[in-house]
Amino acid sequence: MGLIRLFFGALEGLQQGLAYMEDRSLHGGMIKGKNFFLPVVRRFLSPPKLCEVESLFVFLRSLEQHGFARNKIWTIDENPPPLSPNDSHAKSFIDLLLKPSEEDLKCWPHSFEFRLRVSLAADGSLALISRIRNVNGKPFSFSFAYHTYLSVSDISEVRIEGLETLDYLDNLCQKERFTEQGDAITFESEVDRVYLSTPNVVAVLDHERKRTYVIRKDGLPDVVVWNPWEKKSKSMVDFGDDEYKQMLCVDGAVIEKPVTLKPGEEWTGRVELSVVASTLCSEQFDVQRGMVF
Ligand SMILES: O=P(O)(O)OC[C@H]1O[C@H](O)[C@H](O)[C@@H](O)[C@@H]1O
Repeated sequence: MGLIRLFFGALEGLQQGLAYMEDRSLHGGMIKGKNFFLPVVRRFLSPPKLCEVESLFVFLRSLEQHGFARNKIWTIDENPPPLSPNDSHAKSFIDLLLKPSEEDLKCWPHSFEFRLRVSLAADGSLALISRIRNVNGKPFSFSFAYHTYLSVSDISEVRIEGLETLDYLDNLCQKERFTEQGDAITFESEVDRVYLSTPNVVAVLDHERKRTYVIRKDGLPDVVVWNPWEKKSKSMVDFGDDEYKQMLCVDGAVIEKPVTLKPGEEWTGRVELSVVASTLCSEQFDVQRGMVF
């Protein structure tokens, strides 16, 4: 756990107004009592409580569900490259690196470097920027998703805006393709879907708390929406029976069309999570225009 503590400890020292309150092994396939890895189930409190994020996982096809990246030990880059103009709002950041070990290469024989930059802005918004590079060797393909768990007051009071009328693959129906109706998405049973070709801004409105998560993304055309609901929650060993009521995963992802990198090429996928009062929401983003941050 030392690496993660150090990682968040560093951010905590730099970032005022945002406190990381506790480790959380609520869900996070990665924790699951095994050797941990990077991301990280964390509760972000800022008064008011912002969000609960289990970040990132990469799934590289033909491997364990959601791939191996989340189960590895990452290192901290002590001399990271500076912030780019795109990230100039960030106040503090840290870069984590994942490179394959000899053992990893036996399972997935591709030479890659994965750099995850986690940055925080003064207003508490959190950006996760992943860069995956084909260092050398043959082309390879992968799919990717951030596994962002949003803390909600009551799943029955939440709706997602920005995914209306889109096609999705339903993981509960053998990935069959359906088209979403015109209304915002609400929840009354288990949902496990991959929305395709989504806009770069999606909003999760929490009526009870009168606040909205604004998810801005780039390089991540798909969005996974997941809530296990009651029955599945009970069958998951690392998930409390009732925890489905206060969470919702809305994950920026690349799933339908995996990324292929030739030698020397690099891919970037970024997501920024921020919270605004619901009354401000419509002034903050425009789903139709699909802002890129
Ligand atoms: O328990 P995990 O391996 O973290 O996965 C939890 C869930 O993550 C995603 O959202 C998938 O779409 C689900 O099918 C999966 O059950």
